[in-house]
Amino acid sequence: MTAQILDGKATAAVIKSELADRVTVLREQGVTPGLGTVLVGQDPGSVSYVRGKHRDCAEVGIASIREDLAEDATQADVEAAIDRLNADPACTGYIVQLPLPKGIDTNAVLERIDPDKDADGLHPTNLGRLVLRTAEPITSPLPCTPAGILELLRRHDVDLAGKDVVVLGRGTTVGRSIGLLLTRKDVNATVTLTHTGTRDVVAHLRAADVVVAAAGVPGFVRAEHLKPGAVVLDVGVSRVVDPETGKARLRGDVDAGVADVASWLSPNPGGVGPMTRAMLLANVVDSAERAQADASR
Ligand SMILES: Nc1nc2c(c(=O)[nH]1)N[C@@H](CN(C=O)c1ccc(C(=O)N[C@@H](CCC(=O)O)C(=O)O)cc1)CN2
Repeated sequence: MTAQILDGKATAAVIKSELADRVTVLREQGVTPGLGTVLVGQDPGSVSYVRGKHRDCAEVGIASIREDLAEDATQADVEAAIDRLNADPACTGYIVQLPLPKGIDTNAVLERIDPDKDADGLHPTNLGRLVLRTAEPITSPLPCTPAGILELLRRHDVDLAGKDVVVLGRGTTVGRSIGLLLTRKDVNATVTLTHTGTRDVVAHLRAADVVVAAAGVPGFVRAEHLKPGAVVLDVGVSRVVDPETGKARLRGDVDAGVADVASWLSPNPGGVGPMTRAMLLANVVDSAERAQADASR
């Protein structure tokens, strides 16, 4: 078996073009959505992700606002940047790039974001809405990577109803929230969240219909761990040094051999990453449309 590709790059391009049309309508109504970013320090990965977010904004007509802070920024500096974005009418939604440097209290920062401007869907109010609404439509922002995974599967007609999904990793941006989305009544998957304290991860993998690999361990998921025909989403990203060239390169959680046993596989790069970016834009456009609808009531 050779897995079919869950093409995040192509799917994100389609979504971006749909969003560009919606932004045109908003602009005709006098509303320009604006994405703000808070970047603390110069971690090369974070710098590049934030740059990508602003490039995406330009592509679809969303305005950009940047708060770039030094590596030695204090908690008060970060919170002041948040307060500026909360108060700025040009900023309709914003994100704080994670991870934050050591010494910054991430939860306190996330909780200070105005929930109506939370473009990452990581404010406790928005995560709480996801907890409470099992069947009702969700009109608040969803965490971008979980929403991107769901959208990627939907747009490739991969049905999750009744499927056993195993998630590797309990991080803030993926593992802790994806189960809330996949167990909603309109998806109806069964989700097991595994982590570094799980006794036998491989036993869980062997039973899974769908694997969401977000552990950040390069090549962790191998063909022999999987049920033939499993659907595999490679989310984890690690920087590894290539012993031949001595150069650092990005590597996902999924070994290349998995393509021989999986029915569907998201490549990394080119799978979930571009969908994460597209869902961020979707959150910004959704919230600008909601604000516009409220204003014209
Ligand atoms: N505030 C947030 N911080 C972080 C998030 C997040 O959703 N919100 N997720 C990740 C980083 N991230 C976005 O911020 C992100 C990671 C990867 C990609 C992506 O498109 N990757 C490409 C490959 C990139 C490359 O080659 O350098 C791909 O997968 O094709 C986009 C966004 C942690 N922090």
